[in-house]
Amino acid sequence: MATGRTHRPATRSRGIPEATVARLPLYLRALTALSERSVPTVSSEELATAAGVNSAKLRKDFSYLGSYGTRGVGYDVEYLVYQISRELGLTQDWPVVIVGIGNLGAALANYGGFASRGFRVAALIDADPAMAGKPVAGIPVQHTDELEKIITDNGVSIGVIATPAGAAQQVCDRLVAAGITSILNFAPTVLSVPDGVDVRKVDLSIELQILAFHEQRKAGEEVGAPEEVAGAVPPPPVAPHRAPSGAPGADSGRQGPDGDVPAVMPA
Ligand SMILES: NC(=O)c1ccc[n+]([C@@H]2O[C@H](COP(=O)([O-])OP(=O)(O)OC[C@H]3O[C@@H](n4cnc5c(N)ncnc54)[C@H](O)[C@@H]3O)[C@@H](O)[C@H]2O)c1
Repeated sequence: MATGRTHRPATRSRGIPEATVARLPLYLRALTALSERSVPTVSSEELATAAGVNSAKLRKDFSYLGSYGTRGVGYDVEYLVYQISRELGLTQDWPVVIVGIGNLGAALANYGGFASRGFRVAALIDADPAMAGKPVAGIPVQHTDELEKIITDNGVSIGVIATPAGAAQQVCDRLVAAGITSILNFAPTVLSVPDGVDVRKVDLSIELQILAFHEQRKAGEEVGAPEEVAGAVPPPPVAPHRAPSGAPGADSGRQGPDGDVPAVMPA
């Protein structure tokens, strides 16, 4: 297996920067909520607040979509939902396979929110022979022996890994060899993939560690800075655990007005 991650250019096709692409789902989530409340139009300020993004950045992002809104009226909610969905490739169905149907894999399979966003769970795969044939979320679990055939038969291009860390690379290699080009990895390990394969990593414990860092800071601020004692040995510096460089919000450290510190980070 070739090593090295996909290094995407800072801009995608049609000149949309990666940072803008990373914010499009935030706009879409806010717009979908407005659409569900039958709100016809929204100003850039209102939408920016709902999405947790700076309004100047929002206007710049939308200019890449060719969407400028109407002065005094704002943006047409339904049209923007369509435009962003189309840009994100959500106007088509994406069959997804989940590998590792334990606590997490079963929870993901049971989550109804994927289908409404165009992601259909096409198959569930696990290495445990005792699970084969057992339904989870109404879908029978299939054994890993069938992995390649399942992917080919279902035309799957997105794989979700929810196996223990020790199995993740091997599962990843098989998924890639079977033709998968996008992987969402929940296992706490860094995956090596060949060029052309995108990996996104979700690690909630990293998010909690960042919150713990800020909690510790806040607690320190409440107590007040300790007075310097002559001759006292200073405590060792504590390295803040930040998002890796390149991750959205990596430089901001905490959720700021731009709201670009999502739980999903590049692997
Ligand atoms: N990213 C996050 O925020 C987050 C949160 C929770 C758990 N996790 C991680 O998700 C993974 C799963 O956690 P869990 O609690 O569901 O574990 P679990 O033990 O309940 O389930 C793991 C499943 O993977 C299966 N499996 C093992 N090796 C396999 C292989 N080679 N091919 C296919 N299936 C295989 C097992 O049979 C089992 O059903 C772990 O790596 C865990 O650390 C991540």
